[in-house]
Amino acid sequence: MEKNPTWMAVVAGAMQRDDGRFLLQRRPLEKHHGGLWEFPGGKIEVGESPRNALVRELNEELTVTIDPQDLVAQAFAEEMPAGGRPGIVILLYTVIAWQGFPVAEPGAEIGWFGLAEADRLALPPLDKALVRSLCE
Ligand SMILES: Nc1nc2c([nH]c(=O)n2[C@H]2C[C@H](O)[C@@H](COP(=O)(O)OP(=O)(O)OP(=O)(O)O)O2)c(=O)[nH]1
Repeated sequence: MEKNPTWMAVVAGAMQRDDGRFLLQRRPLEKHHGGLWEFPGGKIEVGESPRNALVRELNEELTVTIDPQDLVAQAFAEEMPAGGRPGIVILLYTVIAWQGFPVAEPGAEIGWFGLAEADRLALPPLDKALVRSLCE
C-alpha cells in the first residue's frame, strides 16, 4: 500500500506592516479557491525545506528578499483530501523582516488588511483558522 500519496505541503507567510495590517493576495480565478484572498506562499518543491520554499515563493510572488532566520513558525492547518484533490497541510510563518517593497505579480492583486477585516473577506477554509491564529 502506498504511504501518504495524497497530501500536499504548502507554506505561507504572514507579513505585518507597521500599522498592524497583514498582506493578503487574491488567488487567480482559474486556480483551486480562485478569487479568494490568501497568505502569499505555495507548494514546497522536492528537496526543499519549508523555510527555503517560503523564501522562494515570496520572492517570486512579491519580489521581496527574506532571510530564512526571519521566519517564525506561527500555525498550521490541514484540509482532508476530497473529490480527487489531495489533502493540504499548510504551515504559516510570521515574516519578521523583509527587504524590498512587496509588488504583486502581473494579474495578481494584493492588499493590506486588519485582522477583523481579513476575517470578513472571502478566504479559503484553512485561512480562516490561520487568520484567527494571528488574533491569539
Ligand atoms: N499559497 C497559499 N495557498 C493556500 C492558502 N490557503 C490554502 O488553502 N491554500 C491552498 C491553495 C492551493 O491548493 C495550495 C497552494 O497552491 P499554490 O497554487 O499557491 O501553490 P504554487 O504557487 O506552488 O502553485 P503552482 O501554480 O506553481 O502549481 O494551498 C494560502 O493562504 N496560501
